[in-house]
Amino acid sequence: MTVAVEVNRVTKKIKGMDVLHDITFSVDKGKIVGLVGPNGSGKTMLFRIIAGLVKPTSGQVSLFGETLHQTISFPRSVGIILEKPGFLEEYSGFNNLKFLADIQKKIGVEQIKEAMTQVGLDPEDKRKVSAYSLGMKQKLAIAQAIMEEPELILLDEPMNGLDETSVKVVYELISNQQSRGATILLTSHNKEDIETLCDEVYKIRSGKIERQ
Ligand SMILES: Nc1ncnc2c1ncn2[C@@H]1O[C@H](COP(=O)(O)OP(=O)(O)OP(=O)(O)O)[C@@H](O)[C@H]1O
Repeated sequence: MTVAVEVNRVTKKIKGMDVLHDITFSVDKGKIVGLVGPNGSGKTMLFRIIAGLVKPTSGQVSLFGETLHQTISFPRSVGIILEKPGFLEEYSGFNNLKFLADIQKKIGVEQIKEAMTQVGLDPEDKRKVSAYSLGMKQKLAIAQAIMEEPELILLDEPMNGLDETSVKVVYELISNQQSRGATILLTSHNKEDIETLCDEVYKIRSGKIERQ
């Protein structure tokens, strides 16, 4: 079994406080792992660290055997949504994704359109993102996280703002990503999301982790 994510004794201190304290856990390739815990417990910070966006104060994160900030500076293949998706408000949803896809140049127009269609957005919709509803922005964020078919997908509250039908669509989409071999970490305050989707669940409380 390949280990996709290995978090080894990670501590993050901010202004003298342990936001994360001695976190150790690992995720096998192809699993969906849920992180639950109260507001402010450190879930988003852990995602930022796993994505290579924030350096831990101590400890290491390895992704598919490569250690962040040592062997690699950034994860090779990661899709991420964090709590507040940042898009260019004056551009259409499609143009936002095109702009991001052009950075890596891994995918073309067809794959962008496919990702948008999968989440239930119309790639031909010319409206600016500023005219999108909260749920539409969330769908765009999910499309962006999956469009390049990354090996690792980090979804922080992916169902935020989604109606019941859209939640079911996203459940299926996440399962499909697992079926193609992706490893997925997700946070949710909704029990049903966790129970439906996750193979394993960890709880973060006051910066400490425990297996559920
Ligand atoms: N840049 C920062 N400066 C100071 N404190 C921070 C910073 N970023 C996060 N924190 C603190 O770290 C703690 C963990 O925050 P985090 O956003 O990871 O929580 P969370 O588990 O994702 O919460 P939620 O369920 O509300 O999304 C909080 O106490 C927060 O105030």
